[in-house]
Amino acid sequence: MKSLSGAMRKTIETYGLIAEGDRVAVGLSGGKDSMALLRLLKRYQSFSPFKFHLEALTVDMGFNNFDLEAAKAFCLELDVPYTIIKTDIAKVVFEIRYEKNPCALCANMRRGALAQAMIERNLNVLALGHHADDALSTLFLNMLYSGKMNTLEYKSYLSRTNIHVIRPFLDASEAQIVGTIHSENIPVLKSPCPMDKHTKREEVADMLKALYKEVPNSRKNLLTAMRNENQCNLFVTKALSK
Ligand SMILES: Nc1ncnc2c1ncn2[C@@H]1O[C@H](COP(=O)(O)OP(=O)(O)OP(=O)(O)O)[C@@H](O)[C@H]1O
Repeated sequence: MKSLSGAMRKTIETYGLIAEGDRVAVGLSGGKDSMALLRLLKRYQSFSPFKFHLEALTVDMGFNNFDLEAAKAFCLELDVPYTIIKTDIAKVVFEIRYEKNPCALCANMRRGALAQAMIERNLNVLALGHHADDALSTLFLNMLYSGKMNTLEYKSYLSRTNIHVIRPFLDASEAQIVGTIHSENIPVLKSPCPMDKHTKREEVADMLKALYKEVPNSRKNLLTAMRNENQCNLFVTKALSK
């Protein structure tokens, strides 16, 4: 199996995720994926074929028990500039709006806060820690709950803010990230969110894990299916009208 670092490098270079002169911000939640991404992007910066600037941004949602000391220390150790964006998103979501679907509003507000901070700091690329297992969960989440065949993209452009969102771990597995966290002793922060481990996304991820145990090679085949545009045969009604 390719190393996490090798998989990330191949994804960045195959899909042109970073270009010369880019000013890249890692969205640092403190979770395992974004902490590993920051470490590997910092290392990649030293041998990458193009020069780019790297920073880390954390949106502090305003939960009382969110301790960011380990993230601060990690950025200091890596010599990566670090900004914490203070917000009251938790209060808005849980105390003012009593949202039935708190994750959607929270993610929306978080994106807004990140974009604002990026504009202020003249950063043009936002790197997120999503991996291949997130892409599979997202695909099933969208199919099961929204009737859409849609998943995460390697690179997308937010025209209103002129920001490119990139996902350098999209060809890597969650297991590879967990392995790197352990082998490189990367700190991971505890999520302060009351929804942590209780989301629909987690439910779908658990369902997929059960399926992988039940059906041999199913994870590998689902990953192939997700990328296999030539073998995609859906009920496209436009074709019928010809
Ligand atoms: N509070 C935050 N501040 C900055 N970026 C964030 C924050 N929360 C999430 N992100 C970014 O969005 C990505 C996806 O978010 P998600 O909520 O799935 O991550 P997570 O499970 O909290 O943590 P991680 O993906 O880092 O393990 C993260 O990998 C990270 O890059």
